[in-house]
Amino acid sequence: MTQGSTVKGKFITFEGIDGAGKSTHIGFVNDFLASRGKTVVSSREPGGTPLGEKLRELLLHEKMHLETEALLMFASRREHVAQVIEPNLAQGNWVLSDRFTDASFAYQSGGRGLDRAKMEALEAWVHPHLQPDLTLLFDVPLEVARERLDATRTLDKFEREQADFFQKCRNEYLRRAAQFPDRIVVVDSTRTIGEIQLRLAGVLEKLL
Ligand SMILES: Nc1ncnc2c1ncn2[C@@H]1O[C@H](COP(=O)(O)OP(=O)(O)O)[C@@H](O)[C@H]1O
Ligand SMILES: Cc1cn([C@H]2C[C@H](O)[C@@H](COP(=O)(O)OP(=O)(O)O)O2)c(=O)[nH]c1=O
Repeated sequence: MTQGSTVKGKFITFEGIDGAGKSTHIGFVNDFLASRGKTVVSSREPGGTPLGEKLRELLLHEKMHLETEALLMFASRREHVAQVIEPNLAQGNWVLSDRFTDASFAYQSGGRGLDRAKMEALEAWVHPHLQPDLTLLFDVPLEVARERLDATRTLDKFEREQADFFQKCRNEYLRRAAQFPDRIVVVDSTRTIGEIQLRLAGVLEKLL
Protein backbone atom coordinates (compact mmCIF):
# COMPACT_ATOMS: atom_id res chain seq x y z
CA MET A 1 0.00 0.00 0.00
CA THR A 2 2.23 2.70 -1.27
CA GLN A 3 1.03 6.21 -0.66
CA GLY A 4 0.26 9.00 -3.06
CA SER A 5 -1.95 9.16 -6.10
CA THR A 6 0.88 9.34 -8.66
CA VAL A 7 2.43 6.02 -7.60
CA LYS A 8 1.67 3.29 -10.10
CA GLY A 9 4.26 0.62 -9.40
CA LYS A 10 3.68 -2.26 -6.97
CA PHE A 11 5.95 -3.67 -4.33
CA ILE A 12 6.08 -7.46 -3.87
CA THR A 13 8.21 -9.17 -1.22
CA PHE A 14 9.29 -12.82 -0.97
CA GLU A 15 9.64 -14.44 2.43
CA GLY A 16 10.20 -17.79 4.09
CA ILE A 17 12.78 -19.69 6.10
CA ASP A 18 16.04 -20.55 4.34
CA GLY A 19 15.50 -23.36 1.83
CA ALA A 20 11.74 -22.76 1.50
CA GLY A 21 12.16 -21.98 -2.20
CA LYS A 22 11.58 -18.24 -2.51
CA SER A 23 14.63 -17.51 -4.72
CA THR A 24 13.41 -20.21 -7.11
CA HIS A 25 10.20 -18.30 -7.76
CA ILE A 26 11.41 -14.71 -8.07
CA GLY A 27 12.50 -15.28 -11.67
CA PHE A 28 9.09 -16.73 -12.52
CA VAL A 29 7.26 -13.73 -11.02
CA ASN A 30 9.62 -11.37 -12.81
CA ASP A 31 8.95 -13.03 -16.19
CA PHE A 32 5.20 -13.29 -15.56
CA LEU A 33 4.92 -9.56 -14.84
CA ALA A 34 7.22 -8.60 -17.71
CA SER A 35 5.02 -10.66 -20.06
CA ARG A 36 2.13 -8.44 -18.91
CA GLY A 37 4.02 -5.33 -19.91
CA LYS A 38 5.34 -4.31 -16.49
CA THR A 39 8.81 -2.96 -15.95
CA VAL A 40 10.17 -5.08 -13.13
CA VAL A 41 13.13 -4.50 -10.83
CA SER A 42 14.35 -7.46 -8.75
CA SER A 43 16.33 -6.80 -5.61
CA ARG A 44 17.15 -8.32 -2.25
CA GLU A 45 17.75 -7.72 1.45
CA PRO A 46 20.03 -7.44 3.17
CA GLY A 47 21.60 -5.78 0.13
CA GLY A 48 20.14 -4.27 -3.00
CA THR A 49 22.47 -1.24 -3.05
CA PRO A 50 26.30 -1.00 -3.06
CA LEU A 51 26.36 -0.10 0.64
CA GLY A 52 23.66 -2.67 1.43
CA GLU A 53 25.71 -5.42 -0.23
CA LYS A 54 28.68 -4.51 1.99
CA LEU A 55 26.43 -4.70 5.04
CA ARG A 56 25.13 -8.07 3.77
CA GLU A 57 28.66 -9.47 3.79
CA LEU A 58 29.04 -8.47 7.44
CA LEU A 59 25.58 -9.66 8.42
CA LEU A 60 25.94 -13.08 6.84
CA HIS A 61 29.45 -13.82 8.06
CA GLU A 62 30.29 -11.91 11.26
CA LYS A 63 29.16 -12.69 14.76
CA MET A 64 27.55 -9.64 16.38
CA HIS A 65 25.20 -8.51 19.13
CA LEU A 66 21.56 -9.18 18.32
CA GLU A 67 20.69 -5.47 18.38
CA THR A 68 23.64 -4.66 16.09
CA GLU A 69 22.28 -7.27 13.70
CA ALA A 70 18.79 -5.74 13.78
CA LEU A 71 20.14 -2.19 13.33
CA LEU A 72 22.34 -3.20 10.38
CA MET A 73 19.40 -4.98 8.72
CA PHE A 74 17.44 -1.74 8.98
CA ALA A 75 20.43 0.37 7.88
CA SER A 76 20.64 -1.74 4.72
CA ARG A 77 16.85 -1.39 4.34
CA ARG A 78 16.94 2.41 4.74
CA GLU A 79 19.36 2.65 1.84
CA HIS A 80 17.34 0.18 -0.22
CA VAL A 81 14.08 2.07 0.34
CA ALA A 82 15.69 5.41 -0.55
CA GLN A 83 17.73 4.32 -3.56
CA VAL A 84 15.77 1.48 -5.12
CA ILE A 85 12.27 0.86 -3.81
CA GLU A 86 10.72 4.33 -3.61
CA PRO A 87 12.27 5.79 -6.80
CA ASN A 88 11.19 2.77 -8.87
CA LEU A 89 7.66 2.71 -7.48
CA ALA A 90 7.41 6.44 -8.17
CA GLN A 91 8.33 5.79 -11.82
CA GLY A 92 5.62 3.16 -12.12
CA ASN A 93 7.98 0.18 -12.00
CA TRP A 94 7.21 -2.99 -10.09
CA VAL A 95 9.74 -3.88 -7.39
CA LEU A 96 10.37 -7.46 -6.26
CA SER A 97 12.41 -7.87 -3.09
CA ASP A 98 13.85 -11.15 -1.87
CA ARG A 99 13.00 -10.40 1.80
CA PHE A 100 11.96 -7.19 3.61
CA THR A 101 10.84 -6.25 7.12
CA ASP A 102 8.84 -9.45 7.77
CA ALA A 103 12.25 -11.21 7.73
CA SER A 104 13.47 -9.00 10.56
CA PHE A 105 10.41 -9.90 12.62
CA ALA A 106 10.85 -13.59 11.79
CA TYR A 107 14.63 -13.85 12.34
CA GLN A 108 15.63 -11.15 14.82
CA SER A 109 12.42 -11.23 16.90
CA GLY A 110 11.05 -14.73 16.31
CA GLY A 111 14.32 -16.63 15.94
CA ARG A 112 16.61 -14.61 18.19
CA GLY A 113 14.11 -13.11 20.61
CA LEU A 114 14.50 -9.35 20.09
CA ASP A 115 11.59 -7.47 21.64
CA ARG A 116 8.95 -6.95 18.95
CA ALA A 117 8.34 -3.38 20.15
CA LYS A 118 11.92 -2.50 19.14
CA MET A 119 11.31 -3.97 15.70
CA GLU A 120 8.10 -1.98 15.35
CA ALA A 121 9.99 1.19 16.31
CA LEU A 122 12.61 0.53 13.62
CA GLU A 123 9.91 -0.18 11.06
CA ALA A 124 8.11 3.07 11.94
CA TRP A 125 11.39 4.96 11.62
CA VAL A 126 12.70 3.44 8.38
CA HIS A 127 9.54 3.06 6.30
CA PRO A 128 6.57 4.69 8.07
CA HIS A 129 4.51 5.04 4.88
CA LEU A 130 5.59 2.02 2.89
CA GLN A 131 4.35 -1.57 3.07
CA PRO A 132 4.48 -4.24 0.38
CA ASP A 133 1.36 -4.48 -1.79
CA LEU A 134 1.82 -8.24 -1.64
CA THR A 135 4.04 -10.57 0.38
CA LEU A 136 4.47 -14.15 -0.79
CA LEU A 137 5.34 -16.34 2.19
CA PHE A 138 6.86 -19.64 1.04
CA ASP A 139 6.05 -22.05 3.82
CA VAL A 140 7.53 -25.52 4.38
CA PRO A 141 8.20 -27.77 7.37
CA LEU A 142 11.76 -27.36 8.67
CA GLU A 143 12.89 -30.81 7.58
CA VAL A 144 11.98 -30.09 3.96
CA ALA A 145 13.82 -26.75 4.01
CA ARG A 146 16.87 -28.35 5.60
CA GLU A 147 17.00 -31.16 3.03
CA ARG A 148 16.81 -28.65 0.20
CA LEU A 149 19.57 -26.50 1.72
CA ASP A 150 21.89 -29.42 2.43
CA ALA A 151 21.53 -30.60 -1.14
CA THR A 152 22.52 -27.29 -2.68
CA ARG A 153 24.94 -24.94 -0.98
CA THR A 154 27.54 -23.88 1.55
CA LEU A 155 25.66 -22.52 4.53
CA ASP A 156 26.00 -18.94 5.83
CA LYS A 157 25.70 -17.75 9.46
CA PHE A 158 21.90 -17.92 9.51
CA GLU A 159 21.63 -21.17 7.60
CA ARG A 160 23.87 -22.92 10.14
CA GLU A 161 21.34 -22.23 12.93
CA GLN A 162 19.57 -25.16 14.60
CA ALA A 163 16.06 -26.47 13.94
CA ASP A 164 14.63 -24.72 16.99
CA PHE A 165 15.70 -21.33 15.58
CA PHE A 166 13.99 -21.96 12.24
CA GLN A 167 10.86 -23.26 13.95
CA LYS A 168 10.61 -19.94 15.81
CA CYS A 169 11.21 -18.00 12.58
CA ARG A 170 8.53 -20.00 10.80
CA ASN A 171 6.09 -19.48 13.68
CA GLU A 172 6.64 -15.72 13.58
CA TYR A 173 6.12 -15.63 9.81
CA LEU A 174 2.84 -17.54 10.21
CA ARG A 175 1.78 -15.27 13.08
CA ARG A 176 2.32 -12.25 10.85
CA ALA A 177 0.44 -13.90 7.99
CA ALA A 178 -2.53 -14.26 10.36
CA GLN A 179 -2.10 -10.64 11.49
CA PHE A 180 -1.95 -9.22 7.94
CA PRO A 181 -4.12 -11.58 5.86
CA ASP A 182 -4.79 -8.99 3.14
CA ARG A 183 -1.09 -8.48 2.44
CA ILE A 184 0.58 -11.84 3.16
CA VAL A 185 -0.30 -14.86 1.01
CA VAL A 186 0.97 -18.18 2.37
CA VAL A 187 2.22 -20.47 -0.41
CA ASP A 188 2.48 -24.18 0.40
CA SER A 189 6.03 -24.74 -0.75
CA THR A 190 5.93 -28.53 -0.34
CA ARG A 191 4.10 -28.56 -3.69
CA THR A 192 5.96 -29.05 -6.96
CA ILE A 193 7.51 -26.01 -8.60
CA GLY A 194 4.89 -26.23 -11.38
CA GLU A 195 1.98 -26.27 -8.92
CA ILE A 196 3.43 -23.32 -7.05
CA GLN A 197 3.81 -21.32 -10.25
CA LEU A 198 0.14 -21.90 -11.11
CA ARG A 199 -0.82 -20.63 -7.67
CA LEU A 200 1.47 -17.59 -8.05
CA ALA A 201 -0.03 -16.76 -11.43
CA GLY A 202 -3.50 -16.77 -9.84
CA VAL A 203 -2.40 -14.48 -7.01
CA LEU A 204 -0.61 -12.07 -9.39
CA GLU A 205 -3.58 -11.82 -11.76
CA LYS A 206 -5.56 -10.21 -8.96
CA LEU A 207 -2.89 -7.57 -8.48
CA LEU A 208 -2.65 -6.50 -12.14
N1 LIG B 1 8.83 -26.72 -4.73
C1 LIG B 1 10.05 -27.26 -4.76
N2 LIG B 1 10.22 -28.58 -4.88
C2 LIG B 1 11.44 -29.13 -4.88
N3 LIG B 1 12.59 -28.45 -4.77
C3 LIG B 1 12.50 -27.12 -4.64
C4 LIG B 1 11.24 -26.45 -4.62
N4 LIG B 1 11.45 -25.13 -4.49
C5 LIG B 1 12.79 -24.98 -4.42
N5 LIG B 1 13.42 -26.16 -4.52
C6 LIG B 1 14.87 -26.38 -4.47
O1 LIG B 1 15.29 -26.14 -3.13
C7 LIG B 1 16.54 -25.47 -3.09
C8 LIG B 1 16.40 -24.18 -2.25
O2 LIG B 1 15.55 -23.28 -2.95
P1 LIG B 1 15.78 -21.70 -2.92
O3 LIG B 1 14.79 -21.10 -3.86
O4 LIG B 1 17.22 -21.38 -3.09
O5 LIG B 1 15.33 -21.38 -1.40
P2 LIG B 1 15.36 -20.02 -0.57
O6 LIG B 1 15.62 -18.91 -1.54
O7 LIG B 1 14.00 -19.95 0.02
O8 LIG B 1 16.43 -20.22 0.45
C9 LIG B 1 16.95 -25.23 -4.54
O9 LIG B 1 17.85 -26.24 -4.92
C10 LIG B 1 15.63 -25.38 -5.31
O10 LIG B 1 15.85 -25.87 -6.61
C1 LIG C 1 16.26 -9.19 5.34
C2 LIG C 1 16.69 -10.05 6.48
C3 LIG C 1 17.37 -11.24 6.26
N1 LIG C 1 17.76 -12.00 7.30
C4 LIG C 1 18.52 -13.25 7.06
C5 LIG C 1 17.71 -14.38 6.51
C6 LIG C 1 18.66 -15.17 5.64
O1 LIG C 1 19.18 -16.25 6.41
C7 LIG C 1 19.80 -14.20 5.37
C8 LIG C 1 20.02 -13.89 3.91
O2 LIG C 1 18.84 -14.04 3.23
P1 LIG C 1 18.72 -14.73 1.80
O3 LIG C 1 19.00 -13.70 0.77
O4 LIG C 1 17.42 -15.40 1.79
O5 LIG C 1 19.87 -15.81 1.75
P2 LIG C 1 20.29 -16.71 0.51
O6 LIG C 1 20.86 -15.81 -0.55
O7 LIG C 1 21.30 -17.63 1.13
O8 LIG C 1 19.02 -17.40 0.04
O9 LIG C 1 19.51 -13.00 6.08
C9 LIG C 1 17.50 -11.62 8.61
O10 LIG C 1 17.89 -12.31 9.56
N2 LIG C 1 16.82 -10.45 8.84
C10 LIG C 1 16.40 -9.64 7.83
O11 LIG C 1 15.78 -8.57 8.06
